[in-house]
Amino acid sequence: TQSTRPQRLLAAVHKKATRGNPRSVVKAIDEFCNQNEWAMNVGNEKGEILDSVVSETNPGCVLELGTYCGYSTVRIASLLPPHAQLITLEFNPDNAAVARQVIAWAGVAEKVRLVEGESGEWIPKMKEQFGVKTFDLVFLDHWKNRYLLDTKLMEECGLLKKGSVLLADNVVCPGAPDYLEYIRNSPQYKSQFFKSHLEYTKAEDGLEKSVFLG
Ligand SMILES: O=C(NC/C=C/[C@H]1O[C@@H](n2cnc(C(F)(F)F)c2)[C@H](O)[C@@H]1O)c1cc([N+](=O)[O-])cc(O)c1O
Ligand SMILES: [Mg+2]
Repeated sequence: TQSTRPQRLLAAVHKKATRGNPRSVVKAIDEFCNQNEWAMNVGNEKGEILDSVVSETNPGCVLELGTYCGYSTVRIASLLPPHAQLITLEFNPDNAAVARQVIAWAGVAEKVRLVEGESGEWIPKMKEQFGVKTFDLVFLDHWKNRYLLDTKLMEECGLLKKGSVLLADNVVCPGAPDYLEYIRNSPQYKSQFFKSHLEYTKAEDGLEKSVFLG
């Protein structure tokens, strides 16, 4: 039977990356996507911006919306301080199965909680199910037409506190216009655009960093 792209990406990780070395996993995926098959990982150029935001935020509790194959999950987890936790939501069980193995191979599994399901169901359960108080950092990289809905849901569920950082991928390509319009015009956020390029291409893209003002 035919393999899927995530399965071929995982095979490249097993073949090229060193078990327990998160940077080698990131490098193996980027090489696979540059040389073999494009895939919708945040990539290295935007990934370095993600790394800098994670490092400066020094978060104790992180939410990622959209695990996909676990590329950004591994980037974030490898930069977390001890005892910090990353909860990552993935809707597609096949993608989740690949991501679990990428995360395990990178050796960051103890910092990561991969939850299978949809944001509308799980965001309201974060406090009761995982003992989350608020998120210090949220990385939005799931369906672009859900960014705004889920941001409002996180506000309503009291999951953001003064200083919480939202970092959204793809605000240019494919774009999240309703999210951008809301977040840039809301008095409750201070936003900053980081111009970059769509992963593994020359197309324009960028990340939007927004700090919740409470
Ligand atoms: O569509 C893109 N990303 C969509 C990403 C979608 C991924 O997020 C999961 N998800 C859905 N809901 C949840 C949650 F969290 F709600 F449970 C998680 C989906 O199952 C999928 O694995 C995309 C597209 C391009 N591109 O160039 O077309 C480039 C990119 O960087 C992209 O991220
Ligand atoms: Mg993306």
